Amino acid sequence: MAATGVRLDLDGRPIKPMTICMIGAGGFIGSHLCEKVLFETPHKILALDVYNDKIKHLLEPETQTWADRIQFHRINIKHDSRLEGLIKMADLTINLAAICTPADYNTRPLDTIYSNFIDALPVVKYCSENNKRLIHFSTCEVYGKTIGSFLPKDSPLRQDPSYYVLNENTSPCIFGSIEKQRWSYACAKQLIERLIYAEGAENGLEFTIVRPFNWIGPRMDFIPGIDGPSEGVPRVLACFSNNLLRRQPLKLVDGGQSQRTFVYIKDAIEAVLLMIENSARANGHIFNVGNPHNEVTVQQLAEMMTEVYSKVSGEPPLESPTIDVSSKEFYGEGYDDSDKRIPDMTIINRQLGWNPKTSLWDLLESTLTYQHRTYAEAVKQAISKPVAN
Ligand SMILES: NC(=O)c1ccc[n+]([C@@H]2O[C@H](COP(=O)([O-])OP(=O)(O)OC[C@H]3O[C@@H](n4cnc5c(N)ncnc54)[C@H](O)[C@@H]3O)[C@@H](O)[C@H]2O)c1
Ligand SMILES: O=c1ccn([C@@H]2O[C@H](COP(=O)(O)OP(=O)(O)O[C@H]3OC[C@](O)(CO)[C@H]3O)[C@@H](O)[C@H]2O)c(=O)[nH]1
Repeated sequence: MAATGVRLDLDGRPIKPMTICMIGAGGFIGSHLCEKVLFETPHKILALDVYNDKIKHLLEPETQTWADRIQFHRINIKHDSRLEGLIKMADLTINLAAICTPADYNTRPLDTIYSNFIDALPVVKYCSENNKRLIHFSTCEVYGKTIGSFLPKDSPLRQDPSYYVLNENTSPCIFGSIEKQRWSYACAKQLIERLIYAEGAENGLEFTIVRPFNWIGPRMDFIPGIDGPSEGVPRVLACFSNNLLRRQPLKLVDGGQSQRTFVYIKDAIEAVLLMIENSARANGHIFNVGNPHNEVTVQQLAEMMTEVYSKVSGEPPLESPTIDVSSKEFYGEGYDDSDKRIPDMTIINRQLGWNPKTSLWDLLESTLTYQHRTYAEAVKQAISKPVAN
């Protein structure tokens, strides 16, 4: 399945096969990126992570044609002396490793800051010192809240895109107060972005920073009590999938009025591959990667997921499919939220010609089909087990 023949970049130049050191390769995005690289390119992957469950299918069948192009290294980058050697062996490092579930930001702020800033420091340093290219995964959360959210509710300026569309070069980063520990993640991500940018400016580090806007799809996070802790709180796609699988109402935090734009993981991975293979166009840039056309409130997302799940599972929706819950009850003290996230696509369009393709309905249909096939039976069994008293 690996690509044969000469692959050309966007400027018509042949793409040389490369070795990629992918840190966090065993996660949601990493697993899709590994598949893309192995199935469609001749590149090699040094896959680093503490877990490999989501890429087992790529590691186990040693007879597969790609088997000699992926090597898994079980490494915690917090403390492992092999890290520099692996970065040196590669042409490009992609750093995906992070704590990136909002339920952790206010309840485990130290782990969140260490993971997103301190632990990423050696990666940046080794890339810079060894003249290796770095693609670093940041987040759309660095924008925080929109300027428009501070206007009076009835202000006509709220309809003006310049008050809410998020642009890499012109939008400010607006976080809440320090006691709102939700922002520990965004702030750590912002500081590592600034450090990478400074390494580029002062020491010539070749870098690209990716700001994902709610990428969703199969293998995202976990279903509590099935392949993750019963009390764990994953991101919204997995929370709502869990509720649907268990036939429980979907919980709308503070009424579910926050807005998000969701992009299908497979569309977003196309953008990352363009960055990997077009270094001259991607180096020195920060890219928003999202789908501005897939905007919904969280309440609308819940309604759409309920309808799609009913279609793919054949089960009728609940009579009351959603329930309101306060953010304090759901996430605890110190939670806060981004009000609205629409990515400006000008820069990624100009540099890489990338556009997302998949509608929200279509991406939910394929994702919920996957969730149903993967989890419905296990959930049924878990529910039917007698509870020990
Ligand atoms: N999915 C999204 O929509 C989204 C949005 C914004 C930002 N991001 C960023 O993209 C990156 C990947 O996100 P994801 O959704 O795939 O998350 P994920 O949690 O599925 O993947 C992260 C991976 O990093 C690994 N990891 C964490 N700490 C590590 C360490 N110390 N050593 C080795 N491995 C470690 C984890 O085991 C996990 O497999 C993160 O940096 C995240 O902040 C993702
Ligand atoms: O059961 C639930 C779970 C969540 N919500 C609300 O949904 C909104 C989105 O939540 P989520 O996808 O968990 O996370 P965020 O979009 O807020 O943050 C992520 O964005 C990118 C990333 O950096 C990495 O993925 C991460 O920080 C939110 O408003 C929740 O309150 C709900 O109503 N019910």
